Amino acid sequence: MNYVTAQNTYDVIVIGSGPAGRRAAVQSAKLGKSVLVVEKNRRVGGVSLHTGTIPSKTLRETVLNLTGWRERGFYGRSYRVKKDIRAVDLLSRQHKTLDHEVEVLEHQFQRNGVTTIYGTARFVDTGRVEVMTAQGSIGTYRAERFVIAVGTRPFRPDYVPFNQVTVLDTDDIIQIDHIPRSMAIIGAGVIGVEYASIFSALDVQVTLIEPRTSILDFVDSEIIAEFTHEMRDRGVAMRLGSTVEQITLSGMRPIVQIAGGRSVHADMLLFAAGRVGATSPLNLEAIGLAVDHRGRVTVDSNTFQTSVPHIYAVGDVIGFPSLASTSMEQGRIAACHAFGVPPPPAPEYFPYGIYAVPEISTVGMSEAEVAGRGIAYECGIARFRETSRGQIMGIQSGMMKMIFSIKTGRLLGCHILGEGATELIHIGQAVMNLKGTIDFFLENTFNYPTLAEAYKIAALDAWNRMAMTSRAMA
Ligand SMILES: Cc1cc2nc3c(=O)[nH]c(=O)nc-3n(C[C@H](O)[C@H](O)[C@H](O)COP(=O)(O)OP(=O)(O)OC[C@H]3O[C@@H](n4cnc5c(N)ncnc54)[C@H](O)[C@@H]3O)c2cc1C
Ligand SMILES: NC(=O)c1ccc[n+]([C@@H]2O[C@H](COP(=O)([O-])OP(=O)(O)OC[C@H]3O[C@@H](n4cnc5c(N)ncnc54)[C@H](O)[C@@H]3O)[C@@H](O)[C@H]2O)c1
Repeated sequence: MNYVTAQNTYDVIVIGSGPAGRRAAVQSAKLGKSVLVVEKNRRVGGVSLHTGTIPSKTLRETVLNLTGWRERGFYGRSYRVKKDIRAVDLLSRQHKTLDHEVEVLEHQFQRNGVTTIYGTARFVDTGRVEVMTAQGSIGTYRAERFVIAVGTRPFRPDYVPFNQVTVLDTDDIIQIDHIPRSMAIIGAGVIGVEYASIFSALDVQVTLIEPRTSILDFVDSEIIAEFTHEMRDRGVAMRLGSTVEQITLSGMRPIVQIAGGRSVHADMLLFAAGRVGATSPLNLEAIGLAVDHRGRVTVDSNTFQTSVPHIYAVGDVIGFPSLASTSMEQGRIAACHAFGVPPPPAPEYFPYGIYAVPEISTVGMSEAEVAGRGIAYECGIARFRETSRGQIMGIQSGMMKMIFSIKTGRLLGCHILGEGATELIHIGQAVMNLKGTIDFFLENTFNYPTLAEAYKIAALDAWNRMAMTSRAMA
């Protein structure tokens, strides 16, 4: 066995180079600290870059472009840019995007003097980690502080006959070598819903199977009702309240047996029932840290310290919200705290973007939450087809819903379904975090023609209703 003989003492060791580890490392380096990043994969970037966020969003964009999805409002449902779309067409854009992103990240580490080693880290004690490379060499590294940013891996229970060809987990799916004619997806969380809608846009016959009777419960139910309607309208079979009893293979074809007697036969099965913290190789027992049933670590939600104060944990390994965006912020906050620099307080509301087809994005409270808190409120709705930009783009669906406090006029929640939702949401987010009111939307002039005009339309709708309410109460 070879032993690595490079510098072995650092101010901080960051385990994992996904969004959380990357930000923790760069922030520490900006504070003048010596930083070692340990990465188990061959390349830096994490799940976000290699199997999660970026590949799935690149796939989505490629599908929308090649299918001509965005133009179908004008040219009809049968319109296609490329008639015969193959897996290779989907993958070529992925490789280019990923290579570019890895290069940017490597350069960022280099510029900031962050050292990277490739290997799997495990704690020896609260001051040392041992790193084993793919070739089997082992090195021991010391630091005053550690940041655990190891992320997650797909949940792969024993009863699923994964074979990486017709039965896949959510890391395998971005490597498919053919596009199936039919696909069963188990789990209607964010990943399941995104892939269901993306493959359905490719004309794959999709069946989405979910044990709960509703989906994406953290999003306003009116938006989800509209989204579900659109999915069903274009032929996605949504089997909600369906518990999977057994998964078998007939040759290579998966068969999903659902409790109650129904079964789903498909060319391909995607198992998307959540993810588990990648903590098992870390030997956390050696430092006295426990994990929950899904391998996640508990932290102080303000500082991201674990129960061992100089060891932090950030990103997906600590659980909700498990977003690349929030993971980056957590990494930065942890690094600042570790080196005594007070980070600005995290904003009250962060947006959630679901890159389904169509997109969903949400910030702040849902109508059910507002009602549950007993706040007097009014909603305003705008349909994208009411905007001139929507007409120009041939958009037939898409909506925005804003919720305002009647007493203060404050924007409490903003929920968008449709083209550009994940970009548009930031206007609502800014107003909300700056404690803005309905007046902002009523008084300001928006570019025309834009989809952002929907903000004006929705605010006017809410204002009209508020006026009616106050007249009724007078
Ligand atoms: C299909 C999919 C789509 C997604 N889409 C979005 C999206 O659109 N928007 C969004 O905000 N979020 C999205 N996410 C979530 C996002 O990818 C995660 O929130 C983000 O990657 C978490 O970052 P992280 O740094 O915590 O962990 P990761 O990105 O998982 O990185 C962890 C890194 O640690 C390394 N590692 C693990 N164990 C060790 C060890 N023992 N030693 C050394 N290295 C180790 C891993 O190899 C990995 O590189 C998506 C996730 C998936 C799966
Ligand atoms: N656009 C985005 O921001 C984005 C996109 C994808 C993923 N992510 C993140 O990645 C994380 C993982 O996403 P996910 O969709 O895999 O997980 P999830 O936990 O959100 O959803 C898993 C779904 O599978 C169902 N399920 C659980 N166990 C099951 C079982 N045994 N059989 C059948 N169904 C079962 C659950 O009811 C749930 O609906 C999420 O926390 C999410 O935040 C974010």
